[in-house]
Amino acid sequence: MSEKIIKKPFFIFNPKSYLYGQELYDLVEVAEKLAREYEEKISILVTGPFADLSNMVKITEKVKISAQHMDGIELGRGMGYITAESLANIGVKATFLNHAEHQQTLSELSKSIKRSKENNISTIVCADSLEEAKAIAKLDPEVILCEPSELIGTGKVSDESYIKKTNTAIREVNEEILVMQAAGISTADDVYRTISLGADGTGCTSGIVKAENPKQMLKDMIEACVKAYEERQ
Ligand SMILES: O=C(CO)COP(=O)(O)O
Repeated sequence: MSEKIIKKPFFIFNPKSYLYGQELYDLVEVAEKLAREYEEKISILVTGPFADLSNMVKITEKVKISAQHMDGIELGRGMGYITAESLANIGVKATFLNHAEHQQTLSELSKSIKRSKENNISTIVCADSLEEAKAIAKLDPEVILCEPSELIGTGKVSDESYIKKTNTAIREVNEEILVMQAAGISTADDVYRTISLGADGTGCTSGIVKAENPKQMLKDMIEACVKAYEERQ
C-alpha cells in the first residue's frame, strides 16, 4: 500500500507544457514558501514536464512534485515510456493519470495505479464524467480529479450540481478517495467556491500561467483554498 502523502485540503498547480526551466522554478519557489507557511493547513503539489522534475524536487521540501503521466509497464523493454521506479528514484511523490490531454484505457490505468502503489507514488486520476469517475473509483486511486474536458482552459467551471453529484458518487464507492474538482478555475473565488461545495482539493493551469501576475494568482488561490476549508470545518 502506498503511504498517503496528500492531505485535505490540497491545491495542485499544473503548468502542463506551458512552462519549463527557470520560469517554472520561480513559481515552484513561491509554492514552496506557501507550503512552509501553511504547512499544517494545506498540501501543495506542483506538476512538471518530465525533464524538469529532478530540478523541481531539488528546490522543494514541503511541496510535493508530481509527474504529468506515468506508464504501468515493468522495468525492461518499453522505449519512450515512463516507469514508476524512475520517478520514485528522483523523489517524485505523485503522478497524474488519464488526463484529458493524455488519456489511458481502464486496463492501462489499472496497471499504472498498481505500479504507483508498489513505488509509493500517489495517483491523481482524471475523470471526464460521472460514469468514468465511478469506474475509476473501483481502481482505488488516492485522488480522483473530476474534470469535464470541455471546460479545460475556458475559465468556465463545473456547475454546483455536477460537483455535488460527483463528490457523493465517488465517496459512495470508496470514502477514502480524495475528490478534486477542477477545469476552468481562473480566480481565487473559483477556488473558494469549489472547496466550499465539498471538494477535498482543486487546482489550476491556465488561470495561473496566463494571469497578469502568476505568482500573485498562485498565492491568492492557495490562500482561498485554506480559507474555504477552514470555514467549512
Ligand atoms: O486540465 C487542467 C488540470 O488538470 C485544468 O486546466 P485549466 O486550469 O487550464 O482549465
